[in-house]
Amino acid sequence: MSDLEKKVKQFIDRHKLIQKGSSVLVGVSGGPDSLALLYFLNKHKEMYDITLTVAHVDHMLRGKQSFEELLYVKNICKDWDIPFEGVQVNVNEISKESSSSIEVIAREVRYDFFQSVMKKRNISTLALGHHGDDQIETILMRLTRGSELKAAAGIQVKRPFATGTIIRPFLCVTKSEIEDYIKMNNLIPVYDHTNEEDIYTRNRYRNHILPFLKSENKNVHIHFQQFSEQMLEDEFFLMDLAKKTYNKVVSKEKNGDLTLNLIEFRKAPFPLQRRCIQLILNYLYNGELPKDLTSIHIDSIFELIDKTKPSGQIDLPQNLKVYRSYDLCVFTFHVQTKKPYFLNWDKGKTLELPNGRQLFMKEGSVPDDIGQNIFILDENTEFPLYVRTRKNGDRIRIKGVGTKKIKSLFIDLKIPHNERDVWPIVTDQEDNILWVPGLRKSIYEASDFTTGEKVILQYK
Ligand SMILES: Nc1ncnc2c1ncn2[C@@H]1O[C@H](COP(=O)(O)OP(=O)(O)OP(=O)(O)O)[C@@H](O)[C@H]1O
Repeated sequence: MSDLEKKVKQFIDRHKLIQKGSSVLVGVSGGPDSLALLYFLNKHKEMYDITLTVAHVDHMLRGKQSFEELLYVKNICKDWDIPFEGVQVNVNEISKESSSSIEVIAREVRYDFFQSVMKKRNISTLALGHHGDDQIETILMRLTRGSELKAAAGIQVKRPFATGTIIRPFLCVTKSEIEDYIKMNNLIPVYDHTNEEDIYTRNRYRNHILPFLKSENKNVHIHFQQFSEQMLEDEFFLMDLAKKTYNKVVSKEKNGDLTLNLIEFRKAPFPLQRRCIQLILNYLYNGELPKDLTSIHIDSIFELIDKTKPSGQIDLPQNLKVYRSYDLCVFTFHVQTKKPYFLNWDKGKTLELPNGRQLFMKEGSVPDDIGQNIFILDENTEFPLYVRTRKNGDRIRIKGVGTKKIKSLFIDLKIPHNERDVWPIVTDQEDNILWVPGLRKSIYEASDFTTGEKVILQYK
């Protein structure tokens, strides 16, 4: 075995990358890295007891040349007796209808194709040719651009993909070790010369930063790889804990809003709080954080939570709003209706309220358990009743208390500011407040529940 092969074998064993008896799909562009990887796996297929298939995607970006590459890879597979799956996809065309970059689309197209081949041929493992220099470039690029910790920790050696796993056995070796291996084995890869041009960000790191790092320490890739593996281990561990915290402190409302219980949230250590906010945002943005969401936004969420003032509001990209009110924080895409309303509530009618709740009215016997969500009407009450939003100076007469300002009621019960303007208030025809559904009842509720049928109001 050559030096490279010994290193790669050790790496595969240490990370348990290959299961004996499995089938492996190798993504082969035709370039040196993936060709070397294919050569290595093919040479050792008996040792690993694996069967190989190759997948190649022609992105149709370099005219005839890229199709020739497809044929070239196909031919190698024929010579080496490996099943080949290839596809041509016009990435340029797709990019015209999309806002994503060509690189992003090419990547999506590739992974979709890999997935479809794995499904068709019942293959569980996808092997890709990323190497140690790719790892250094990736980490530095992501740190420089700014990204969440998991991404900044680099390329994963092994990660779930579709119904199987992606493995990257060459992360332990450098580009130049691969080049030596290619020469030693008389392999002839195709070279994509755009890989050398400074127009691509990655190439600038490759051409300018990597030579410097390697001149400082020729084994720099080993240290970046160790750093990546340890960071990812820590990150997965902390994320697991953060998910438990999330389940305790975040509740999902019917309309999709998320409410954060700040009392519980503050009990968690800060690294978990930070990840919990990340989980909230990932959920609300459907796993794709907007490009204009910055660390300044995250800081402002924490400011809102920490602030000594009990309430406030901030705006995040794509109209996501965060409202803080006392010990609750609501993350919502919904525009809060602040318009006052005044509704007639006739006998037997159900009212749909602007806050997404309902008011029901029915006749019957009084239920055993009546809390603040049920109000029993006095027999003398005339219909219709009225349901409206609060007005300045509103007061409710409460048994044993006297009158209380609705404003103080909201404050005492810590009702979030954004909910106060749409909270229903039920009055009689003289505008006496009978009931603030869900919160308090007035002295105007029937005092005797024992005789006959009653009109029962219910807030749901
Ligand atoms: N067009 C493609 N078809 C199939 N697999 C691909 C293709 N492009 C990339 N891959 C796979 O993804 C890996 C990483 O791709 P990336 O673009 O980062 O590297 P690359 O410079 O294309 O590598 P290589 O030297 O193998 O060409 C490759 O090593 C290969 O396994």
